[in-house]
Amino acid sequence: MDIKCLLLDIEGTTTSISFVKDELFPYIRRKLESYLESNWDALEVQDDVESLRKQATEDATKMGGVPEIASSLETPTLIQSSVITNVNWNMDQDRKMTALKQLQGHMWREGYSSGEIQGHLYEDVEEALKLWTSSGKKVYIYSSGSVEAQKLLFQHSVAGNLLQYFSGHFDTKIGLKIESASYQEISKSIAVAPDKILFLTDLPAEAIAANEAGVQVKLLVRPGNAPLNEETLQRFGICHNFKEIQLK
Ligand SMILES: CSCCC(=O)C(=O)COP(=O)(O)O
Ligand SMILES: [Mg+2]
Repeated sequence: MDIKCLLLDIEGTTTSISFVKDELFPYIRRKLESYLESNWDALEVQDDVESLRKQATEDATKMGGVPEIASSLETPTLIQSSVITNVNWNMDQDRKMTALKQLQGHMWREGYSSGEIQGHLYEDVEEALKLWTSSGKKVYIYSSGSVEAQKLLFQHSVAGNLLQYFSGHFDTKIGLKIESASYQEISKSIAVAPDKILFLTDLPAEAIAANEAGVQVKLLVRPGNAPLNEETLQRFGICHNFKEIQLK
């Protein structure tokens, strides 16, 4: 494959889905109440709550059942309780919204630095990052997890701090991963033509969006990933690990 850079998804690609679902997300549910209580006056927390509030108000015009966040004029206890209901509801739907992902990234900071969480990476990831970067390829991350959450995962990973291998990080601030415009924006931002980018992901909807933007794609079949249907298998190449990826 003649490519200049790699664009990597995280969950289901570099990292197991079970790490995200069984460790990262439960951490948020477990700690949210005490995190809000202890950090309530921090500007970062107030910004996160405001972003969630705006998102909830916007969502309420488009769909039913979205738990709204109490007005900033209410008591902290009441607002915090509405934030907990809202965050749990959004996590139940596994929504990839920026406001939720920002808050999660801020909360995981403490979990990673205390050692309570360590970022999972498949065994082949570190070796591939070394090989690709030493042969002149640039490697970028594009994940629905916030840029801060991405950096924490690779900084505190089971293979140590791997941040040095990345030339940049993208999250949903550039657009959703299921929209082809996001890949065009990334291509512009890194000044690499779409057909010289190889995007690795586990999700067909992301593969289709990237492909529509002219980006090359391979789908990862990792343990625990959702099975791929025949149409997807016909359309995209698959690989089981990064060692199978041959680059020129
Ligand atoms: C890297 S942050 C933790 C994972 C996460 O919240 C997420 O949404 C991962 O989505 P991806 O786009 O990497 O599949
Ligand atoms: Mg993924």
